[in-house]
Amino acid sequence: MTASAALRRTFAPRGSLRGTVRVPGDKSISHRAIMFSALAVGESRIEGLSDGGDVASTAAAMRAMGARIERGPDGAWTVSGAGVGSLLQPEAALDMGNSGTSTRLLMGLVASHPIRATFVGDASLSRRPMNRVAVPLRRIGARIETSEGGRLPAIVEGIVPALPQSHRMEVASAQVKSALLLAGLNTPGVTEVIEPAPTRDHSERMLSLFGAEIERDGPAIRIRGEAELRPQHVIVPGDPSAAAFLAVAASIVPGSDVTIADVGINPRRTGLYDALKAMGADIAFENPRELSGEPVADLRVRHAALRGVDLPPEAAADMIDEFPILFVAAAFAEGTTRTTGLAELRVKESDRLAAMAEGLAAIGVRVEEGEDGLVVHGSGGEPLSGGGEISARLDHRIAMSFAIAGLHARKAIAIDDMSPVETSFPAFEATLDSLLEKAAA
Ligand SMILES: O=C(O)C1=C[C@@H](OP(=O)(O)O)[C@@H](O)[C@H](O)C1
Ligand SMILES: C=C(OP(=O)(O)O)C(=O)O
Repeated sequence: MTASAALRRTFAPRGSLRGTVRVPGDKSISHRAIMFSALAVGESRIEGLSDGGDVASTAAAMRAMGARIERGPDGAWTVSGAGVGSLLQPEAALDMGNSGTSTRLLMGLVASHPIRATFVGDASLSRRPMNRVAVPLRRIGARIETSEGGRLPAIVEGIVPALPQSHRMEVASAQVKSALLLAGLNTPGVTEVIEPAPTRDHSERMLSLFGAEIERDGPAIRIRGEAELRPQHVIVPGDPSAAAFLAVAASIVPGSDVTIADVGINPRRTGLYDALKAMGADIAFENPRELSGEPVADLRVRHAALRGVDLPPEAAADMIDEFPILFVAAAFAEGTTRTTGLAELRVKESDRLAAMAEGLAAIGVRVEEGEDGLVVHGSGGEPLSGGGEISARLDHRIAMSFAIAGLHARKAIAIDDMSPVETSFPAFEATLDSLLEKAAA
């Protein structure tokens, strides 16, 4: 993938945030909507698909393996597939860009089809561990060659497995779980995956919507293979991981009152909101309802005084992508926030513990970096001293987190490169602008 030019930006206070906005469609659900539609026989319609680069990587890969995927004039997508087992061998390497979810889920899918695919990614993705999927997928009979240390580029040569497996996962990871369930889709018999701790269940919910036989039994999930998926009309809820940045912005900037409409509130995704509420945030889930098998609500967030909390390691899975912005909220709280059990944050788009510790220190926050967590001492609601230059490290969530910190700082915060934000929330700055302009009007 060709790296886009760095986009240096500065963020400074512009008053309070007010009004109602929407965020992009949930990224996790969007990946799955494209994949499962492409594996159903016939035409599915997807509304509210994420417009970020990560989901575009999934769509490009599924097209390269035979699916027809088109965006209509109304913004909805139509996806036509030829069924589980029908994937074609891609002619060129599959470029996964910056997206771990695309890579790991598609490695699982290719592993149980008689095709060969090469997976490549950008500099960030090429540093991330792939053995967590390569090792169990070799057990089903796939040949997988990774680069040194279990990294990309990787070649997956799949087969239709003869027998189903029971997989006991070593890391609590929805990507690993989903990769193994996807491999199970084209395996005769019942594949079982046992989770060490519950992780986001979007694959299970959506596979069931598409007509697969899938059930949960305690920590085990079982899927019957040789599944026939039926095309669906999927409505993707707004992404709670994108809404998180706006929710924290509204919580820390005095005078703010923001509503984020149509946000997914799957309990495996709302850990940040629970943590913020425990810190004293004013957050209401209004008008709760269900869309395509996923719970949704409008989130109303008003400024409130925050206090530090101790977050137990069990809290991690339900807010795994939200720690960068949680640390920003902690920087404005009264008192200290302590976190542990976050070793997984070191293998995301960047080492998020190191990136946040370094960046927070550069803008005047007292922070201690431990092996698997941070301790953040808050300002008690006072603006941060700010200044400094933040390195986004090719990580959208680091870039957006420090942009929000800049909205309540004495000196503007500079971020060396906002371009990674395109992967998940292309309209991030425009959305912030609209909330700040409404407040100024
Ligand atoms: O399954 C998914 O869609 C995701 C799972 C999580 O990764 P892990 O499975 O590595 O925890 C999360 O960090 C990622 O953004 C999306
Ligand atoms: C970790 C993330 O995504 P992925 O693993 O798909 O790159 C993220 O979006 O924060």
